[in-house]
Amino acid sequence: MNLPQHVRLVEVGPRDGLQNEKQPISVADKVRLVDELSAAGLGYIEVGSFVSPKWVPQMAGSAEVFAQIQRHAGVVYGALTPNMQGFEAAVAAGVKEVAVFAAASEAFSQKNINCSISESLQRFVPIMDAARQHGISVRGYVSCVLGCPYEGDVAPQQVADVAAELFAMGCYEVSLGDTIGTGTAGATRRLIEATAAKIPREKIGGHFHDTYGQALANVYASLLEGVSVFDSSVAGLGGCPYAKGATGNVATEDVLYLLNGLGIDTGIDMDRLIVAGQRICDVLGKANGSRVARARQASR
Ligand SMILES: CC(C)(COP(=O)([O-])OP(=O)([O-])OC[C@H]1O[C@@H](n2cnc3c(N)ncnc32)[C@H](O)[C@@H]1OP(=O)([O-])[O-])[C@@H](O)C(=O)NCCC(=O)NCCSC(=O)C[C@@](C)(O)CC(=O)[O-]
Repeated sequence: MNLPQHVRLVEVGPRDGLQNEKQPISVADKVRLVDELSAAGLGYIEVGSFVSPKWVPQMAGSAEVFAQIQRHAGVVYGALTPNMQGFEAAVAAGVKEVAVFAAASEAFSQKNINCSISESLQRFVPIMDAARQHGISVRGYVSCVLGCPYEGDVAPQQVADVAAELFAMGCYEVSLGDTIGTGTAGATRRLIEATAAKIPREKIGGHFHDTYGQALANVYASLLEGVSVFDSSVAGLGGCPYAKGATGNVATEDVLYLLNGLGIDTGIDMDRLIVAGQRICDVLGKANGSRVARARQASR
């Protein structure tokens, strides 16, 4: 077994986890979540999105959240920016790292960001230029890497091509999103192989939604392929507004439990993480989506 020695978790709960919630969530609750996550030892937290409030109303208060969080040295606080308007709003909010997001499926690209894949990549070029001028790092996402809610199967080569374009334009890392959570461990390994033929393996991130209960298996399959960066969402919160029925990301607590069991240290405090996850679930009036959190709570 040839597993990575170090794994980095990208906590997407405050963004991916909350973006699909229909009920209002106060800025104070979002800020508290981010602060509790940084206190638990997460080194990267995706705080919000600078997208159209008509498209994703829940992310409308992202600038206020950025203004109120306690920023800790060494913690990256990221945000999604689909276009220059979003990038400029992010810069005004003091964001130091952004993410651009493309898709491997044309239909999803249209539904999610209202343009084709190639138009989206063109939109990112000025963002990359402006980011360089501001000293802002840019992460890339590709959605629908293991299936599309509108087109069905997606060929690994299609994903690899989009990932390669994002990497070539200057994204320091490309996160591969199984948006609808249909991927399996076998398909994940084939996907990583195809993508690693185009960009360095250590620049690939895994972003697995758990709709079919396969996310943790897909994380493990990716680890076996040498992937060492995973996006996860505390308490398994989330879903995508443009992927009906898709559930949240793999729960951060569950990934941490897996990594701890493999002897891979992340510096994250499980107890504090569970408290953060449960608190936001209480705010939302939702059951906790982390199996580990539920098991720990039941055993107390
Ligand atoms: C990309 C657009 C804006 C195109 O939307 P559009 O309607 O084509 O944009 P437009 O440029 O024609 O502008 C229309 C209106 O939107 C405004 N606008 C334009 N841009 C912005 C902006 N940045 N911030 C705020 N407002 C903006 C603009 O000012 C204008 O306002 P109006 O004049 O009508 O009042 C829209 O489609 C959008 O916001 N989409 C967001 C979709 C989204 O956030 N999806 C969820 C995140 S992706 C995801 O979850 C997947 C991921 C990353 O987690 C990985 C995975 O699991 O696969």
